[in-house]
Amino acid sequence: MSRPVPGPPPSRWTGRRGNAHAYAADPVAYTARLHHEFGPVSGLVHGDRRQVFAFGAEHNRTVLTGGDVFHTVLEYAIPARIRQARRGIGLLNMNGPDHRAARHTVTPSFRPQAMGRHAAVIARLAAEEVDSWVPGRAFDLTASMRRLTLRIACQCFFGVDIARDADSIGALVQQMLALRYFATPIRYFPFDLPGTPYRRLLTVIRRLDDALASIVDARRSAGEQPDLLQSLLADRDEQGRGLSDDQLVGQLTTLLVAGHETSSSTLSWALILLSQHRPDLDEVLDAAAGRTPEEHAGSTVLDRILKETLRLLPPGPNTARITVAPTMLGEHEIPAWCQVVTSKYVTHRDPARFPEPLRFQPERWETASPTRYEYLPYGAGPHVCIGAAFADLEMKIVLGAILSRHVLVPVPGNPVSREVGLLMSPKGPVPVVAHPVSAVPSRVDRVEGDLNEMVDLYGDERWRLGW
Ligand code: HEM
Repeated sequence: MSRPVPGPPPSRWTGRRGNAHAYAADPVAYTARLHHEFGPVSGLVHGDRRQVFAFGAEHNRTVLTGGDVFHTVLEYAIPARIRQARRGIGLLNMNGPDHRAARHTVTPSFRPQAMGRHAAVIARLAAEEVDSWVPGRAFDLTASMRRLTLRIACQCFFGVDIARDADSIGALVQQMLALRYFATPIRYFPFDLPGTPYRRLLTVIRRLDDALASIVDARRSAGEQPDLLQSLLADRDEQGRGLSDDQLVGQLTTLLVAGHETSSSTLSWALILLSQHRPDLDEVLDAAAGRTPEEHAGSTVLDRILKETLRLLPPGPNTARITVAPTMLGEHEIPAWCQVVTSKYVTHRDPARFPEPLRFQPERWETASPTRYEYLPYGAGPHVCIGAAFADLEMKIVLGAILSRHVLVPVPGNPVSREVGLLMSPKGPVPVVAHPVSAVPSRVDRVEGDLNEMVDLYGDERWRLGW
């Protein structure tokens, strides 16, 4: 016997759309509120089974591993005209056998054995970025980390140095993430007219596709290089056909978006969190001093910092799927074509698994051993992050490169808050000043902003989205 799905009432004036709008405006706050008020399963609206939120490890397992029933949303949610405008689609837009086949092609480039050759490139590009900072002069941390991770991704995956174009390609990715496919004006006013967000999204998609197509063009005519793009170029199906340029561009766009914004946000958050936790910072400075990139990659201290950052501030706080057949979630019957949202943000704050869940405590990772559904910054199931080993290597080498030379301190008076679109990142700009490790300031100002809603930085009692 199915129980009705609990949830908040429809918005007073705008009904269900009002709730959808509130969710889109701040997915983290809305999701946390649903969890706090309605428990493990909640509707966007009371009794509504078109969009349901399922919290906790068991639901994560059901939804994320049940690929036959729970499909990725992107395949269905992208408006048809945007789909046609795009040259091709990537792994996150695919399901079933097509997804398995495409993933099979990409996987070898991401096996841990294939990672070793990237360490030197990552270290070189990180050193160049750090060299560009002038000690004592403020710069935007989020822009710097984005530029660096974008250059790393393009060099390691596609064999091209986009030093000159990093900012323009990065800006296109940012604009695409900001103008989400699901944003209300795009969903409800999908007309290609001057000045509309829909037109802006189409323009950004075309420009980004063109930028990537020119990379593919350049590489088709250049010699072979042992990288991801080469394995995609060489891929053949049973009839001996290779991927078309459009299919290649589709895969590359996903790899680029999934593969640089995630690590750049995590690096920015980690550096901000460290600036506010002096004992952890001192431990990292000790661990990083005078080490090689390979030693940074193997550092357990850096490992714990990143794990704790990804626990508190996962770049993908929510993961949605769409049911393609009726199913059950606990005691609730869920119809076909229901959007089911799982939340890492909520799961990672379970006090039974992570005591004092809102505190940044890297040392908890000396003993914590959550299951793969209790701690899942890289997801789980068929769409689990293909770049996890790469991201881990990249982030440790970059953090090591930075913290062996500088400590970054946020400039007072600039709130640190979240920006949540498809991904969650610090809302830019985040001005920081680099201090040489030999002259770390003895006192650092507290940061303001809604980071304080998500993390208990200073051990003070206050309402934090339900915790
Ligand atoms: C901090 C770094 C990263 C985090 C937290 C992260 C997180 C995730 C998560 C949660 C998913 C699953 C999404 C879903 O289930 O809908 C995912 C998928 C994916 N990630 Fe990552 N990611 C990171 C870095 C990277 C990097 C460096 C790459 C490099 C290419 C990458 C490429 C991908 C791709 C292609 C997918 C789609 C896989 C598929 O659909 O089969 N990610 N990532």
